[in-house]
Amino acid sequence: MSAGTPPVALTVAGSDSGAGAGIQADLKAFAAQRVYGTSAITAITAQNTRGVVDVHPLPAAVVGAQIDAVLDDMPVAAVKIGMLGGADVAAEVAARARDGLLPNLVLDPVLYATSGHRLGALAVVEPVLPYALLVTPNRDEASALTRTPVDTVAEMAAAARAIAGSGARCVVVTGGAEDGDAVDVLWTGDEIRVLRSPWVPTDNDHGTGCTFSAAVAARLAHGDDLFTALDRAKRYVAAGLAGARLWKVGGGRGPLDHFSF
Ligand SMILES: Nc1ncnc2c1ncn2[C@@H]1O[C@H](COP(=O)(O)OP(=O)(O)OP(=O)(O)O)[C@@H](O)[C@H]1O
Ligand SMILES: Cc1ncc(COP(=O)(O)O)c(N)n1
Repeated sequence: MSAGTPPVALTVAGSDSGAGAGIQADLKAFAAQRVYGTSAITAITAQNTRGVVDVHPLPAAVVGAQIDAVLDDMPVAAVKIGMLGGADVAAEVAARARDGLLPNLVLDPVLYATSGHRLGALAVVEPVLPYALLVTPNRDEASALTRTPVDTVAEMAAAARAIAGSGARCVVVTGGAEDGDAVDVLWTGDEIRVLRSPWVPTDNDHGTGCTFSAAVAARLAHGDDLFTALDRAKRYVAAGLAGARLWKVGGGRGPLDHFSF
């Protein structure tokens, strides 16, 4: 690679027409981290800040072809997986992960949009878990994956550990709130670590999970160790939330500012 060429990351995720979440959020997060972002789109969603109107999954072979076109030509250093769509798409992705083609794999096990619309299913996400370096469920997704309630920090820790039992190396359960802090709980494979940052009071939080997992993948592409990548991604999301606190993009839960440093 010649001097100045940024590292390359790949996102495998759904398109959000409102551009707060999904592929659009991931590419903005990659760009903000000075990573060259590539994408394989799994589904087209019609959505805005108020919710999801329609979902059109793409054929698994088309998703596979996008991934292969990128991998055949570019030195992908990290991969983020978001909304997968159907089980056939998950199988395409899992096959490439099994062949060692998807390095530094960060899996955001998307099941529902914030608005409540179903975007995924356990049967779709679970086959990919064993190949992930890091899984980033929010509390609801962690609850679905473990079939137990996940509300408190202690429950987040237990869930992170339990999800690692299904094969992922590390798990961070996001979305806790305690003592004025936004709290995430990481299982490193050896121990629990609690990550904290000041809670940003805002209604503009559409796409925080997508942005967080994409930023972690971007930092891994730069060569950060996992803990440093998580710490930087968390601070990046917090800055984006603070930067867009007063934005009025649409009538619902607006996006964060991906370029607020
Ligand atoms: N209001 C907030 N202030 C500070 N940090 C926040 C806030 N909301 C979320 N975060 C952080 O954003 C990151 C993503 O977590 P979150 O649980 O919100 O993801 P998510 O629910 O999957 O998001 P989404 O489904 O909206 O994309 C975590 O590091 C979390 O602590
Ligand atoms: C294409 C796509 N992927 C993921 C999400 C989850 O993000 P959120 O929970 O913020 O709605 C989404 N809404 N759309």
